[in-house]
Formats: sequence, structure tokens, C-alpha cells
Amino acid sequence: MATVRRVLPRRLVGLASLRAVSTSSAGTFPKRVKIVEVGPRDGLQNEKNIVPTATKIKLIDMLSEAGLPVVEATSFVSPKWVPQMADHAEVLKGIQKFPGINYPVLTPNFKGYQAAVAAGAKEVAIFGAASELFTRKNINCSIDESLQRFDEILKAAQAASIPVRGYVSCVLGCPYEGKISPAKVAEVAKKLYSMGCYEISLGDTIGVGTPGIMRDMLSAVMHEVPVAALAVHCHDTYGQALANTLMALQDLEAVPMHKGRLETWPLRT
Ligand SMILES: CC(C)(COP(=O)([O-])OP(=O)([O-])OC[C@H]1O[C@@H](n2cnc3c(N)ncnc32)[C@H](O)[C@@H]1OP(=O)([O-])[O-])[C@@H](O)C(=O)NCCC(=O)NCCSC(=O)C[C@@](C)(O)CC(=O)[O-]
Repeated sequence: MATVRRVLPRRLVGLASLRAVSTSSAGTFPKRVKIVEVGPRDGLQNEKNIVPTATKIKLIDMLSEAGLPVVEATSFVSPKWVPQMADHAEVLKGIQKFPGINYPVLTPNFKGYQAAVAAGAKEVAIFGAASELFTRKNINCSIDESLQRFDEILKAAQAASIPVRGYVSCVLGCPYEGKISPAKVAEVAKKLYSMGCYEISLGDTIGVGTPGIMRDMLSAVMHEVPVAALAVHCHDTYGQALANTLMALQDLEAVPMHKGRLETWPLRT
């Protein structure tokens, strides 16, 4: 599983990104995309059996050897909430840091940010949502409260020159609220971008999106956030991730993408 983002030439660094798409005959595809591999975090956080730390480290090292430009390594979340990520510091410290490859980690709050930095994180990701109920279930606060927490992280990260990526979950639907308005997604994405996230990843968290919904959502978000700062993250729960990815690439040309994963989102009750 991976995130794929279009890379504008000025943003292409070091090792060549995986080139997912070349120019199509219609000329409507971006020439390059950036793939952000999220399996070690988004995949392993759902495993019923906790994967041993050494296996995670080996996986991440192999993903690095495969040439991925970004491998999201783990998340500094509460082990009570997500025991699968409890070994975050050991994983981050244990992986080989390949030159030119970034290893961002998720940080839900300042405590997580501090622990991530102490473990050597050079990039972090904050994760909000366009759904109030999902935000409450996922990080135990309201959207407004989450933005206050993220602001604290962003201020500290800016002072330490640590880049921050921002996720917005439930952009094409929520397990608790159902439909989510594109305007709400655009509002949250704009806030995260204004606060200083260099890139906003738009997550179809439960894979309920379809290409038409994707198009409407992106159209709204692109009014508020520059397309060069956008990525999408498509879960393949209902087999729509590739179609949604294609829509974003084809129709919007410049929109970055996350390639989906095959598991369903773990709904906590
Ligand atoms: C945000 C919290 C921590 C709030 O959790 P909380 O229980 O409200 O936090 P709290 O501040 O009341 O603290 C409770 C306990 O947690 C500890 N704690 C507090 N913060 C941390 C921390 N950072 N790391 C470690 N421990 C922490 C804290 O120290 C305390 O420990 P105690 O005193 O009880 O022993 C919790 O809700 C949480 O960890 N949530 C994470 C949920 C998660 O990881 N979800 C999956 C990632 S999001 C995702 O996958 C979507 C995405 C990104 O892929 C995109 C898409 O698909 O849409």
C-alpha cells in the first residue's frame, strides 16, 4: 500500500520517485507521481496479530531498497488505542535510513510529536478528518480541538525545521456520518495547509468513494489548496481505489495520489 503523489519538477529530490504514470496519449496524466508507501503504518496498525518489531524493520528496509522515496514508518499514538504501533520508537530507531528517503511518522498530539522527535523523526504527519464523529472516535476530540493540537505540533515543528504532512480522513464518506460534503473537506484541508502542512493527503478512509464523488471533492479542495500540495489516499475496500486514482490522475491531471490498500478500515467502537 502506498501513497502516490504527483511530483512537480521542482519538488523532485534525490532518488527518482517511482514513476507510476507517464504521459498518456491524451496528454492528461502527470509525467511523474510520488509514491508514499504507508504499509508499515496503515497496514500493520490493523493486523490482529502484532507483527514483531524485527519484522517491521526488515519490511521497511526492503521497501527502502525497492526505491520508494517515502516510507511512512510508524505512528506515535497511544499504545492503549493502537497496540500494534506500541514499538514506534524501536522501529524508527532500528530501520536503516537510506539517503534521499523520508520516513515520516504519525503524531496525533504534542506528546506524540515529542516522542517522535526524540526517536529521531525527521518528518511527521498529523491526521485530522472532515467528520466530527470520526475525529472523536479516532483521536478523541472535536475537529476544532484537533486543529488546536495540530497547531501546537506545527509551531514546534517549524521551529525545528521538521516538515509536517497533513491527513484529512473521511473525504469521500464516513463510517459514522455517511456522506461528507466536499465543502467540509475543503475547509479542513485549507486549515491544515494554512497552518503550515506542506502537503495535504485526502483519505478515502473506508473506501466508499467512487470516481464521481472523488471528482466533486477534489474540485472543491483545489479551490482552497494548491494542487501541487495535494495527495490522495484511496482504500480499496470496495474495489474502487484504482478507479478513484485514475479519475484523480486523469481528470485533474496534477493531483497526487495515495494508492489504496486492501484491508478495510478498523472501526473502533
Ligand atoms: C490521540 C490519542 C492519543 C488521544 O487519546 P486520549 O485517551 O484522549 O489521550 P489522553 O491525552 O487523555 O491520554 C490518555 C493516555 O494516553 C497517553 N497518550 C496520549 N497521547 C499519547 C501519545 N501520542 N503516545 C503515547 N501515549 C499517549 C497519555 O499519556 C495517557 O496515558 P495514561 O496516563 O493513561 O497512562 C488517541 O486517541 C490515539 O492514540 N489515537 C490514535 C488513533 C490512530 O492511530 N488511528 C489510526 C491512524 S489515522 C488513519 O489511519 C487514517 C489515515 C491517516 O490512514 C488516513 C485515512 O485512511 O483516512
